[in-house]
Amino acid sequence: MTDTQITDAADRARAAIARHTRLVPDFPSPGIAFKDLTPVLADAEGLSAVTTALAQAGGDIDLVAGIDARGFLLGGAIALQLGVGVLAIRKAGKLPPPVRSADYDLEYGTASLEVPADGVDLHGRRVLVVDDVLATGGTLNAAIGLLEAAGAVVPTAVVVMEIDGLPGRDAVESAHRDLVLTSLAAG
Ligand SMILES: O=P(O)(O)OC[C@H]1O[C@H](OP(=O)(O)OP(=O)(O)O)[C@H](O)[C@@H]1O
Ligand SMILES: Nc1ncnc2[nH]cnc12
Repeated sequence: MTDTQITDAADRARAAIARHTRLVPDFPSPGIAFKDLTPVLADAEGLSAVTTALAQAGGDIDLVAGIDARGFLLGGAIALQLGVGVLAIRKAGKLPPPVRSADYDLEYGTASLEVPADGVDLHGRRVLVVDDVLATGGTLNAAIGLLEAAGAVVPTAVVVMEIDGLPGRDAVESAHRDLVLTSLAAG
């Protein structure tokens, strides 16, 4: 992969994000400016450019973990590009037991994420964590914490967009000082 190709994918991704992201005021609660990336991923060029650019930022990993729910769409496509498997980090109550759980706060409430505690050996695995949006960082920190508690190493995390004016990047980088966090756009 040449530098020109890397720049090309990130540039194409940023163009698709700028063109297709939908701003939804007061969703899911009053005062929240929701950045809906659904149309970006529904666009063939958008999906291709975004997942290629995120895969290029993934680094030396052997598993991709996508966060419920749009992280699943991204994670599968990125894992295929990198030639590794994919793990779904799910909202509470969806995975069969046994599970590891973590409660967390996000911009508009609280939630809980889970990973399997059996069936997938995470010990020593190098995992790339993927999500669509970084806002407060609560979701990403919970996901990374679950993987690390299971013995995994998380050298890299990637998101499509970080929300301006919220402390997501600081929250993640201060909690995980060696982690490289890449976002394709801010808005
Ligand atoms: O940085 P944070 O403040 O934690 O917010 C980011 C999270 O919020 C959204 O998910 P949401 O929990 O709304 O779930 P969804 O994927 O089901 O829409 C988004 O997809 C991220 O996962
Ligand atoms: N403002 C926002 N837009 C989209 N997803 C989000 N997740 C948390 N905050 C969000």
